[in-house]
Amino acid sequence: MKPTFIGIAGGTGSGKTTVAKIIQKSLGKDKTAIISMDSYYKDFPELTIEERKKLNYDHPSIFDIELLKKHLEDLKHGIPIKVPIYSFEKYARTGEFEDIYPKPIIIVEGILLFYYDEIRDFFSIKIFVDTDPDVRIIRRIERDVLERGRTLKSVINQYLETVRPMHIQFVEPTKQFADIIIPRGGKNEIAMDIILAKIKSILNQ
Ligand SMILES: Nc1ncnc2c1ncn2[C@@H]1O[C@H](COP(=O)(O)OP(=O)(O)O)[C@@H](O)[C@H]1O
Ligand SMILES: Nc1ccn([C@@H]2O[C@H](COP(=O)(O)O)[C@@H](O)[C@H]2O)c(=O)n1
Repeated sequence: MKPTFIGIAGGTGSGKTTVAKIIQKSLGKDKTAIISMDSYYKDFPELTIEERKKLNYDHPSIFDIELLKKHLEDLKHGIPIKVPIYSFEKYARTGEFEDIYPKPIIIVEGILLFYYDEIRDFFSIKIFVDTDPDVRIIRRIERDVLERGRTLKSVINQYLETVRPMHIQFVEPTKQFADIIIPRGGKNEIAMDIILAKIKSILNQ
């Protein structure tokens, strides 16, 4: 059985991971795998950490799209993949990997997932999680300070200098490629029920 790929895009803090986990919880881990685009940030071993901190992590060129494409091709053909584990604290790959095995449903989530033609074409269902920017920045501050080793000042500066302008220029326009736009994200129970019913019907075909 060829896997069905489901893409979840949307701004930072919109709730992409939450939506992916709700789908996985409903269908079970034996039927689903989740891949985060965050694992495909390019590595810059030639730069110091201070130099890496200054990079623009919201521009389409910062992702290793060739590796992501190869991994999706492999899963499509039933081949397990080794996903690099990324450290937001070190702004670099850790050198460790997570083994992901082919499953009937492969969920991929990331801010710029629908930006690249060659990646977009994998997805049978394209979901855009649409959450207001004020809510997203509040969530981002909380998460980056608690989980990603950032200071309040650094989150605010990064948001104003790169995250916000890149969102407007590159992320928001990819909403046009979505099949479904979920306002407010994973707590939108009606939207989640509709999406889950569609995925279950694909699984039962
Ligand atoms: N609908 C929601 N209501 C309240 N909090 C939410 C909701 N969706 C996500 N969150 C919280 O917001 C934060 C960011 O959500 P996450 O799913 O990681 O977003 P993303 O993957 O788009 O960056 C997390 O702490 C998560 O628990
Ligand atoms: N070293 C890095 C790499 C990425 N980011 C930020 O992560 C955001 C995307 O992740 P979400 O889970 O929020 O979708 C993106 O907006 C980057 O700015 C970072 O801060 N540092």
